[in-house]
Amino acid sequence: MPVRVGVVSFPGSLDDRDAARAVRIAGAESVSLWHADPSLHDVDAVILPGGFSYGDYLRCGAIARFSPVMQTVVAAARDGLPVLGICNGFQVLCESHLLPGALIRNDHRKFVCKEQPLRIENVSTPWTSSYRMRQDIVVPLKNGEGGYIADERTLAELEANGRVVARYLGGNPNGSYHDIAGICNERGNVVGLMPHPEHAVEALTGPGTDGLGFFLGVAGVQEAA
Ligand SMILES: NC(=O)CC[C@H](N)C(=O)O
Repeated sequence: MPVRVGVVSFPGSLDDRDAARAVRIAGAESVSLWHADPSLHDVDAVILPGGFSYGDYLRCGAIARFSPVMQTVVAAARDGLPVLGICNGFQVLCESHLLPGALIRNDHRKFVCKEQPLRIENVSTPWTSSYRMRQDIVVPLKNGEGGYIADERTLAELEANGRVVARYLGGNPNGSYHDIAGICNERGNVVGLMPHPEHAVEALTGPGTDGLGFFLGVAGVQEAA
């Protein structure tokens, strides 16, 4: 039986279909979850995709946090369900307090869209287990509010406990503290990532297939392509 990975669609989600496709390419089954339906339909893991949930009014992710599906996702994540928030999904996870800190406007105040080198620094989460420690990958980055901030104590705790999952390489694209591109919760089951691995899973469209590892990891496949 393939692993069942739920992909949530909020009004304004943009990358839910690409996330579902990446799940299928990795050999898992994708299950569509709807923001207004609190049921997770017995999935084994959940992805909160990129986009502009509820138009990203107020702050990115601030309204999505109160959606019916998020009430269940928060409870399940606290019980250990693997959850990956990509870009807007990362913003939703911070707003939901499943992850510490916040994402604010890029320091240069422009939307950024580029191929971004990253270093994977934690391979013990369900989402990163198919990567090698300190593996360098390239995946797209595209957002307006990608600056990761947190207080000094939180940053020290993230660093001391290996909770920085991915770090920007080759220059900081948005002013994120400590060049942080992704973090996980204490238990490691909840991962937030600002760049988009789901857009780098097929050689035909590229850029490369470095992003596939996030989906192979949760699908239970050990070796990244
Ligand atoms: N690609 C995205 O998910 C964008 C997230 C968010 N709307 C931002 O611009 O920061």
